[in-house]
Amino acid sequence: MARSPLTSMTTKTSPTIKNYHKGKIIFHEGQESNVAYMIKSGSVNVFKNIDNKKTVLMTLNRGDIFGEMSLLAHEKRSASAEAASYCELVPLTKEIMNRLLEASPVTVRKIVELLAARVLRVDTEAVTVDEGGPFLSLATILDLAYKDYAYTPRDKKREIENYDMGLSVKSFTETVKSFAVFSAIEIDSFLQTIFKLRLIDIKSKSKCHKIAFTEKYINIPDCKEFMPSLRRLYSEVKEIGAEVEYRMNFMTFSDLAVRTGSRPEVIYNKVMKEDFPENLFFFNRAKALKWSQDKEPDFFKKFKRPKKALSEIENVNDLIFIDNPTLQQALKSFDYHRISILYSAADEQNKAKILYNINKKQASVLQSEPPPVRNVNDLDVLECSDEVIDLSKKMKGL
Ligand SMILES: Nc1ncnc2c1ncn2[C@@H]1O[C@@H]2COP(=O)(O)O[C@H]2[C@H]1O
Repeated sequence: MARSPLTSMTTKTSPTIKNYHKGKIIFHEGQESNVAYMIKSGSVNVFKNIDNKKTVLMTLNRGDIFGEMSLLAHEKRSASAEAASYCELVPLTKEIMNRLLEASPVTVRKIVELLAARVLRVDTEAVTVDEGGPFLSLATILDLAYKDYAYTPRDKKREIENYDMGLSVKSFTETVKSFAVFSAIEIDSFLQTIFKLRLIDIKSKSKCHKIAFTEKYINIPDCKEFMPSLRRLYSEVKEIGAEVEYRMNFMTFSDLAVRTGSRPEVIYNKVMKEDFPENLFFFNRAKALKWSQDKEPDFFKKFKRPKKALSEIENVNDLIFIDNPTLQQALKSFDYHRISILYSAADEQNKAKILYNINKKQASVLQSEPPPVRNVNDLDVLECSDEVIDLSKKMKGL
């Protein structure tokens, strides 16, 4: 979702801010449009009436933009919007949008990402209906990512490492992970399959001679025909689909947690502690479920952490091993924003530990307005946890 880099520019140049009370309609699907909006405060539901039932497509919050699709595509409103709570909206006229797009490559990128994500959602939903499943979802993402790569402006190409080699598999994998819940092995399996079908080329480049580490790059020889060919192949040669779906039958941590009545962090910890057999590492769906059925119900409810020494701790869920006075001292230099980053990535035990070691006011805000859950690999989380761990170690003379 496009976020606040626009804030300063729009508040300077936009017409008056519009207010809507909860439940008020902002616009209806099918209406003509001449304005998009950025949410200054509150939240907005984008919805469609499907079979006479209101279906909310997405709830948008402060900093999000909506109503841009019809404006950019010169179409009618693709969905309706209503205030999900009292909200203040900054109208973005066509003129402002154009000025923003010209002035800020970052904004252009954000809006393209936002459009891609929305188109993708719609496409994925359509795909689910005709049973394309994960295979066609991944193909759609690759199609979008490759077009984004292929249409990179000339001056930007120079900034992309090895641009001429093709779309980096690493960057594609990161894009997919940010959109959807596919694991690296599923993505790899998908790429191998379409490579064998000669729908893509994969080039390799050794990054470092000493370490056998190879960067791979995707090239789609016929970009226009890529999706139509895939769809044709998928429906005509059912065996290919069947094989792909079979190979993609993996579960994520969250999936397995739901199926076993556990929590993702417990599953994660069990894997790390090697409570899981290695051959289930990527959770082949059938095998993992069969294996989990033999376990005592309690097995998935708790995880006993082996105690770690201060010198061994390494991530946000190791904060539990730092003694309270040290952690309290270390967190004193953290502002609320960084504490909330740590808190959002911590598991329950570590959340309690953080709350105990920050001031009461911060703790009560964190509890009453919990920040959105973050991925433990999130760079911000890594940065913050590294800092608090380093500070704690320094205080202990390590
Ligand atoms: N699937 C979707 N997910 C999230 N937002 C959407 C989706 N479809 C449409 N929108 C937003 O809802 C708006 C409806 O009006 P527009 O078509 O102008 O622009 C649209 C987008 O901003």
